[in-house]
Amino acid sequence: MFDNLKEKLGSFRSEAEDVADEKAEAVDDEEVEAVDDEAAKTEVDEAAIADSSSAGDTQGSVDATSAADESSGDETAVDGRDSTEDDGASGYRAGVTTADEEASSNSAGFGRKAASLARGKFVIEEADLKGPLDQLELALLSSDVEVGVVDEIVGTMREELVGETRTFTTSTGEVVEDALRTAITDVISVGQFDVEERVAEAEKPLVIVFTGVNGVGKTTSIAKLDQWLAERGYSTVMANGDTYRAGANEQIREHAEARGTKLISHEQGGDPAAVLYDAVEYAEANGVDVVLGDTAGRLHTDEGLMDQLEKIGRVVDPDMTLFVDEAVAGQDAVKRAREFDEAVEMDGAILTKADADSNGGAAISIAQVTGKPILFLGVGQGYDDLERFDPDELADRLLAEE
Ligand SMILES: Nc1nc2c(ncn2[C@@H]2O[C@H](COP(=O)(O)OP(=O)(O)OP(=O)(O)O)[C@@H](O)[C@H]2O)c(=O)[nH]1
Repeated sequence: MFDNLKEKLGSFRSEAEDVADEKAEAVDDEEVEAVDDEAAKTEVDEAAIADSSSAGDTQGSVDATSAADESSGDETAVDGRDSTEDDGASGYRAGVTTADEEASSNSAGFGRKAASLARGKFVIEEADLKGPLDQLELALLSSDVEVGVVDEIVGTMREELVGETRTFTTSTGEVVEDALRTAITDVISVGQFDVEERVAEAEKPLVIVFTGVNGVGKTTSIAKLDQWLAERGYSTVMANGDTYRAGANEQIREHAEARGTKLISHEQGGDPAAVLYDAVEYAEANGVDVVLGDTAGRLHTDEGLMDQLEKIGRVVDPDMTLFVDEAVAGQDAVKRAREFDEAVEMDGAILTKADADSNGGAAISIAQVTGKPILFLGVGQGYDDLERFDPDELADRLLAEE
């Protein structure tokens, strides 16, 4: 699932990490020089103290005592600066307070360690990242991510990485990974809600209507959701609101029988709103928790069919309208999601055939473009091939090292 995208994100990461590493090393070297200077200075000071103390004059002894006090009492003595002074180098000074580090305070090794691990502050300029960010932009576009969403992700990456970075002690690899995780999670988690909680809290029967174009997996998704709900203890009834297509009744009946779920259907050519109405009445009369209403596959431009959908809305006032489309349709799925949402407001989406999609563009784009979340991913033809869409999990998956 989404393998191409994952691979492209991996290439971007290594390029961006290389840039960050180069910058970090450059700053490291400056830090080492600065720390070495300080260390050399301290060495000279201490030598001077030792000299004056061995000279045996009273004043020299006093000086030596106060210097010794200072070096044991003031942990910042190694760089001779006030420990309370906050000039951005406090991380460095915190790093020199341990006994081990004090012991090696005269060595360049100490300086490098303190500077790179504790201070770890460097600046990446926009120009440094131009190459990697251009590469990221292309990678996302070629993975069918919608252009506005690409801008959003690249913009977040720029914000996270360019300029003076936060002081951190993690590796540059982690910094780039964190930025990418933030950028991706920001766009895919738009509008997310806990669908299980929503079902639990809803007044019953809860009516869910499924819309979308032909053949994308609406009916299969209804059967999958039927199972998902049953596993959580909810009773269901299916309703075939696709009175348009010949064979639609047989198709959904097969699923209903396989699932052992009651199906309400009318003759082909009947009024879909009437089918849904009957299903809601059945649910009310029989204490059924959820009505799952199929509808005919349609384009948002099919006026007659869109009117039907609007009538279903008026007659049964669904609690949830779910837009179903296939991940493999990429940008087309994103465009249709936007158009359907404008025509009949949807509450969320189910993205089917994610198992067959290596690009991931629709999965990344739909929430940001519509403001409505992807709630489930269809990941196969079996009834249990339905995954709750979890933005954090998807980001983890996309960023996982092989
Ligand atoms: N690989 C894979 N195939 C799926 C998935 N979901 C549905 N399918 C397959 O897609 C095909 C079409 O699914 P349907 O459920 O009939 O699609 P539909 O949208 O109801 O189609 P119409 O009723 O013609 O509008 C079937 O062969 C399903 O098995 C999925 O998540 N992964």
